[in-house]
Amino acid sequence: MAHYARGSAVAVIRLCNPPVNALSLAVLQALEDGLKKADADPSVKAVMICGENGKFSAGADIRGFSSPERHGGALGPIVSLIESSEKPVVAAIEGVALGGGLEVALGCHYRIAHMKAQMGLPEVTIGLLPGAEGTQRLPRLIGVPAALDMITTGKHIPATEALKLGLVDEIVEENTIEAAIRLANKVIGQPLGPRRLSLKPIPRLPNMEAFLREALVRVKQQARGWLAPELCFQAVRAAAERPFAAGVRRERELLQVLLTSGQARALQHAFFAERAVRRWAAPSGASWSSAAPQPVRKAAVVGLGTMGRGIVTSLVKANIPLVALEQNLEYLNKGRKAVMLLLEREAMKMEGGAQTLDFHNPARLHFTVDFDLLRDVDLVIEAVFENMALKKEIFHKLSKICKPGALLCTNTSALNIDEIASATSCPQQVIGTHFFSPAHVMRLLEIIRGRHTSPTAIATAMQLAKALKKVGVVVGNCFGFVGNRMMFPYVQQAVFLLEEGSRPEAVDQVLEDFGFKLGPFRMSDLAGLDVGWRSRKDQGLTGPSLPSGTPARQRHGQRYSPLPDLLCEQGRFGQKTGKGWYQYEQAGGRTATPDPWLHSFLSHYRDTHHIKTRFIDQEEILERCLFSLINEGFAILAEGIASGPEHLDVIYINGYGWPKHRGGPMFYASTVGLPRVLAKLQKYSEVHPDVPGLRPSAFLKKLVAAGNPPIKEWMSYLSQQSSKL
Ligand SMILES: CCCCCCC[C@H](O)CC(=O)SCCNC(=O)CCNC(=O)[C@H](O)C(C)(C)COP(=O)([O-])OP(=O)([O-])OC[C@H]1O[C@@H](n2cnc3c(N)ncnc32)[C@H](O)[C@@H]1OP(=O)([O-])[O-]
Repeated sequence: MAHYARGSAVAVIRLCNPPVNALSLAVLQALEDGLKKADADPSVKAVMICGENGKFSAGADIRGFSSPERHGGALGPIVSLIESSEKPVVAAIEGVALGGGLEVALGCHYRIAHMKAQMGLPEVTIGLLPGAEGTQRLPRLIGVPAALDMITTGKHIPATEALKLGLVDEIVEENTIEAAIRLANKVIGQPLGPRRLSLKPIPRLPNMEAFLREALVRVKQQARGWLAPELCFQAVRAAAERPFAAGVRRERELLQVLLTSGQARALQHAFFAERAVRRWAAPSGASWSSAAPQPVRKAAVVGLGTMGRGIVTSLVKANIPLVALEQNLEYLNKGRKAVMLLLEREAMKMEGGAQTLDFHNPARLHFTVDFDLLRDVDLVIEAVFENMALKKEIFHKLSKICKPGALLCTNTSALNIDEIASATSCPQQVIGTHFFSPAHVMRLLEIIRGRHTSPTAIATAMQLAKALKKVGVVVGNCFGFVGNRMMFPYVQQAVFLLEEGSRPEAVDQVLEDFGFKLGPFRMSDLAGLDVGWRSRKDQGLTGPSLPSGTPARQRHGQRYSPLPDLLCEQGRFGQKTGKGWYQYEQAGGRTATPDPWLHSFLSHYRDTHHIKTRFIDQEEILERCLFSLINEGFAILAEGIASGPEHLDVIYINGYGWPKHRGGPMFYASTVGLPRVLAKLQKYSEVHPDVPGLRPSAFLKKLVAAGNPPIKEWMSYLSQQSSKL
């Protein structure tokens, strides 16, 4: 709704739709009514538009885009109505003015914002474009380059930057509403023509044509199959090249393309999925709504290897006082140097720099080898080497030293949380926090609850994720948890495809064309092939503990490829050694080039094992890799390791480079259609009966038998008892 009130000469229209004043049909109707009332009332000389509860508006109601009447369409005419008003209209921007919210403000003749307000046109991030004439008004106000940047990236900008760009007329530290009313009174009677953005000419650039050409190349490069940035670009180009009305027509045409592209639905699914995972639930009945987090006033990180350094950086950025611990002075000094370098770089990116981060102050960040300094911390994150015996030793020590109630987190990508917790006297305080490398950059935090983990511990870990500006996803305890467990069959298929005749660059190309930032082989080279090798040796799948006489390409009666082990035996660990599935310019190099050595090695390998090579087409590469990953996802859901498909989607988008415009693996499966996924898995499984990853999960079969229900209904087909969360 929007509340209309008349003060002296200024009528106030307050957008009201908690929590973010989204522009639903009812709000738009009330806004229109308010404008008409103000227009008809001769005692009203000016209008001020603001939002309830300190927020202007977060834009059109995203939920409405999937409804048949798509109310967002009503917004453009209302923005025009505001602009054409004969009485000055002032926008008072507090909190956020995003998307359609900012478009409403652009229709106003004056904009005044609070210092702390944020503005942006984030439609691109949900697969759309600012379709209420925003692509036409913004470039007229702030120029094509700045508008293009805002519209194609969707970034939010602070009020201070908005002022510099000319997006707002004034910013205030105190009461924005009062300041806006003052401004409205002041401008009564002044000519409105120059304030109507649709009448303004586009600020010219000396080299507009060349600028647009280069900008398009940049936008396309960054989009990697994501349609909206390029269509946003086209809409802004229309503003630069056509009169306002023709530009608006073009904006509408382009919006229609996006609305029907499927990508908008996928991105909106991702938007709501990210919010849904905050509402975690455990089988005990505890949930986000009943469990309260403990405050974290001081934390500690144990281990300053690659992961520990990133985690320390992340905590310092979140302003959490911290003790960073290593086992000896040599490692401590090495770790400290690396952390300082990371923090210096982060500080340079921030306004206020090193002062904001304050990492030179030992009261904020203290490096030590003394475990005793962990006595008063509220939370410890252990980030040592992936070795069960070592982790158990550390947790035993922690449970003796730390104060009662301190949360003990382990950063592990696969190890059993319950076993680690068994080394302590407080298993209820032990929880897995799986960070992704680089930990100060990657948004995902997989939070693994063990059998005994308390609801308070989960709530605290989720709160920590929020403080670190990460997306926390609570999952159950199993080998590889959710992300890596789904990754195993995907990478396994990629390697099998090499055995059967493909090449790393062919497999990577298909998955990168699909939208992954890196295909499986480039990714393995980056992560280091030795990591998986060590884990396979620990599992007895390769190395000295493998019983003699084990067939080279079989383990426990299932197909196994020794290819990655053979590369490691040759010292090919990936980027770090300059050779892996690709070759690099040097050890630590980043540019992957196909390696003729590897090609002849593969031929030799196939000959040795009498494998008949065949041509493998792109469809088979894509389906075998993705459908085996998705299949594992269905098994994870059936076992109750994750509480819904959106959890898996959020994990893949934020931790594994899954293209967001495809909505996550489970959403993608729903768009392909579960009957097709099942049929393909059945087909591949018949050809490869010794590959369990291709055998369709019982849950997938159940959903197909139930008539391929929509993704929202999937979980209702599972019985409650199966939950291991
Ligand atoms: C024919 C069609 C014509 C189309 C014309 C185009 C018009 C226009 O250009 C299109 C738009 O405006 S597109 C819109 C462009 N705008 C955007 O893309 C902005 C999207 N929103 C955001 O970026 C963030 O929510 C904020 C930064 C606003 C707040 O962040 P925070 O403080 O961390 O809070 P939080 O947890 O994130 O949100 C709280 C609750 O509000 C919910 N909700 C939020 N916005 C919503 C919306 N627009 N709608 C509905 N709901 C929305 C959110 O789901 C959550 O609900 P839950 O049930 O509690 O889970």
